[in-house]
Amino acid sequence: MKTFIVGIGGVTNGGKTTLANNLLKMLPNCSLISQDNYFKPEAEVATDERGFKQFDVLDALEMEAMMSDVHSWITQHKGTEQPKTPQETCETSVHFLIIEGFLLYHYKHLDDVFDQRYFLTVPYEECKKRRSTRVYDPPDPPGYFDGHVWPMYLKHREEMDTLQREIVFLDGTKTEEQILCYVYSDIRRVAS
Ligand SMILES: Nc1ncnc2c1ncn2[C@@H]1O[C@H](COP(=O)(O)OP(=O)(O)OP(=O)(O)O)[C@@H](O)[C@H]1O
Ligand SMILES: NC(=O)c1ccc[n+]([C@@H]2O[C@H](CO)[C@@H](O)[C@H]2O)c1
Repeated sequence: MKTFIVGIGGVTNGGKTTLANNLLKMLPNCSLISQDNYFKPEAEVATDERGFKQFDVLDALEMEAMMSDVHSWITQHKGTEQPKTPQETCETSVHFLIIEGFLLYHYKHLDDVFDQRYFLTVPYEECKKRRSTRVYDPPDPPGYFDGHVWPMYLKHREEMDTLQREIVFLDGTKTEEQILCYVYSDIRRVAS
């Protein structure tokens, strides 16, 4: 079976999980790995001099565990290529994996894994507004967005400009349906 691995990166509250879940419903033979499931326990996450837990850096994540799950998926789905009948479309012949998260493209072991990379952005005001309605565990303390989350995003975003990989940027202020429609047809085109 052919595999096709899609990265859905982006700013916090850019709509990554929403897009990934929508794609999961539409793409046949599709699995999902979410980086948010690999946060270290709070006690193991560093704290800065202001008392802010440093959640928005790679060090806060169990990336080895995530890579191990990615490699298990690859091992399970590679090497089982079947001869295709003429009527078989991309839908029946490809196994998709979506990897969704806010720090996907800075982790060098994931570099070679992606067949296609997307990155959702939303402007500062919209991001802050969306984030203020969310409750994480632990919840954001006062000043956390401006003091940690957004500065870390800007830093990572700047570093991304130096990466030698093609990344398709998506405007996260478009409607859920518009984003899904664009990405779905783009994946179908590239994967076929
Ligand atoms: N296209 C959209 N337009 C408007 N609001 C959206 C859109 N997509 C998602 N949202 C809303 O924005 C918020 C964040 O969405 P979502 O959880 O998908 O983002 P995320 O990037 O996965 O966030 P996280 O930082 O937690 O990883 C949710 O309240 C969701 O309903
Ligand atoms: N999932 C978690 O354990 C957790 C805890 C605290 C904060 N976060 C936030 O999740 C976002 C990425 O999706 C980051 O901006 C973290 O601040 C997650």
